[in-house]
Amino acid sequence: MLLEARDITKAFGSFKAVDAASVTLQQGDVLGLIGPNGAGKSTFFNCLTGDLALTAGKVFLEGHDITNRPPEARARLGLARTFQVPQTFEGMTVLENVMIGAFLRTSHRAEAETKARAVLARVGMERLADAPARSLGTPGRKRLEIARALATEPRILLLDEAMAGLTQREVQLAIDLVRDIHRSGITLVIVEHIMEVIMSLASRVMVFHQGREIAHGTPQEVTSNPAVIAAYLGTRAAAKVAAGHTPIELMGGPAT
Ligand SMILES: Nc1ncnc2c1ncn2[C@@H]1O[C@H](COP(=O)(O)OP(=O)(O)OP(=O)(O)O)[C@@H](O)[C@H]1O
Repeated sequence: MLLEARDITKAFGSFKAVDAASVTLQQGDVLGLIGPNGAGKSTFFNCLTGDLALTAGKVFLEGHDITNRPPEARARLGLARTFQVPQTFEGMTVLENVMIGAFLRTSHRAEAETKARAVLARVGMERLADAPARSLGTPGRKRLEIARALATEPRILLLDEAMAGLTQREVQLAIDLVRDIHRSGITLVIVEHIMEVIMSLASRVMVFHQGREIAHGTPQEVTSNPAVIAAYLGTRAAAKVAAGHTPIELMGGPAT
């Protein structure tokens, strides 16, 4: 087993944003984390990356307890992440931004540059290498965020709403990129509101509601689960599903 989160609880004061959630990740998985706004997805995700300290529970990477390891140490062990709001260094070029990721594995500037250029080619941004990061729009920033994470040479990549704010066409291109990344052998965890992304990419989906896991299964299984539909849309919509509407259509995904 590559990654295991066991009984993760994260409380803010007396409020449990995540309440005893567990998940396992095998090499090659694409795990989708979904749920309505405020369900606890980002909090759970940040517990996996080490950006939040747990109230209770444990995180294991290949059987080693990493619960108390900071994000940098986890990155060195092969766990990389992107941020919902891209953490771009505005005053630097695109290439320099990606080199920051590469410097995790090397202290030599020339080697970091070579690696960063290779990653930029891989994500289709080589022509933008010398552009200032501040000149990028949303799709470019989201892609740059992925490039910087790839430059750390991860085994697991955690994507936090990497496609939010993109047009339909840009989402398609981003799905292609993520599929490529997966094919290269990287295991993925994806937090995403766009159901099309989850349906296209995830092999397994974990559904959060009010800090708890309410369903787990294939995309098809969870999106036709009445508890999931009710959590997203309320019981009235769940009744519509029962009356024959397709659940994905009701969740805002592609009409099937
Ligand atoms: N630092 C914090 N302090 C207090 N409460 C917080 C904090 N971070 C998150 N919460 C609360 O925890 C709950 C879960 O938030 P979280 O951001 O994990 O949900 P989410 O499923 O990612 O939602 P969204 O899809 O809107 O990003 C929410 O009620 C949120 O207000």
